[in-house]
Amino acid sequence: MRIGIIGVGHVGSTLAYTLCLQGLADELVLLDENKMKVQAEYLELSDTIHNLPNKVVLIKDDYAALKTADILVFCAGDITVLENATDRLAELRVTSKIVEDVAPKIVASGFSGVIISVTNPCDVIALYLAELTGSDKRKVIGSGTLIDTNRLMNRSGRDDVLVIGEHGESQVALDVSDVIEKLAAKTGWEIYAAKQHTAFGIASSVARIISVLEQDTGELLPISSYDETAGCYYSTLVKISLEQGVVERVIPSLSSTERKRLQVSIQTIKGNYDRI
Ligand SMILES: NC(=O)c1ccc[n+]([C@@H]2O[C@H](COP(=O)([O-])OP(=O)(O)OC[C@H]3O[C@@H](n4cnc5c(N)ncnc54)[C@H](O)[C@@H]3O)[C@@H](O)[C@H]2O)c1
Repeated sequence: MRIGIIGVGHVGSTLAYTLCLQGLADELVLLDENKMKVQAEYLELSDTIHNLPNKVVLIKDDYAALKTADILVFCAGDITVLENATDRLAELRVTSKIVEDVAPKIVASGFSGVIISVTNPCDVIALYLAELTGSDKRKVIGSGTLIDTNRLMNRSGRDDVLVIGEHGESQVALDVSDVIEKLAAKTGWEIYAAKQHTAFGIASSVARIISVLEQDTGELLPISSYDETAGCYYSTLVKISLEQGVVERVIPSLSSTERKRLQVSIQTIKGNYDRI
């Protein structure tokens, strides 16, 4: 399995490390506009590989190597933008420009696998990346609310909870109290306040998506996919495969309030897309 990672910052480098440890990649293609950063991560990962039972071939700075990649994770960005912001949307101006830079390089590489988009605002960037690469939208997914669902599990002490809609402020937590929902939704900011980034939760979430793709388990995951009717990406339960990308989208049964909130979330995402 060849996996490409564009952007080896906090998220991308942690993901690369996670994929090595979990044996989910035979070959990793590391790409970043910051050449010193790629070289440093290449060296660190090279040191790591000797301690692992599985072999991983590392490739760096070579977009052409994406031609035979099965999966491409997009996590380029600039997390320092959030230093003066209170919303993931603040990143949009920067990250949309990064998509404009990177999309032609992905197209030129001849990549034809599944793209997992992580960069924020996650649902908006997933659509922009799909549009600018001209990809089949079923083969572009966003990491979406898998991480928010994990956070809600931690805050509620339940494992039957689910977050859908935007990976952002308008997300909809199903069947929990407002207090728990707000607490869970603030988790990312709480981690960010101390570390100025988040990485482990998202990297392991993306690794889980990759493992479902590789093992073709058919497991439903709360991730972001394209809704033809709404004309945007948002999270619901999704079944994925390496060959087809999104195989099935399942909207869970919703109360009338939850249904209205999901519509608000969809409109929020669409409104944000229009701001590009
Ligand atoms: N969806 C989620 O749940 C989730 C969770 C955490 C972080 N994120 C997002 O992931 C993104 C990355 O976060 P991070 O903390 O790793 O940021 P970071 O600033 O540490 O790293 C971003 C990397 O992208 C690289 N980059 C920038 N422009 C590029 C370009 N044109 N081509 C190639 N590489 C480029 C930078 O050099 C840098 O190494 C951010 O948008 C962040 O908000 C999303």
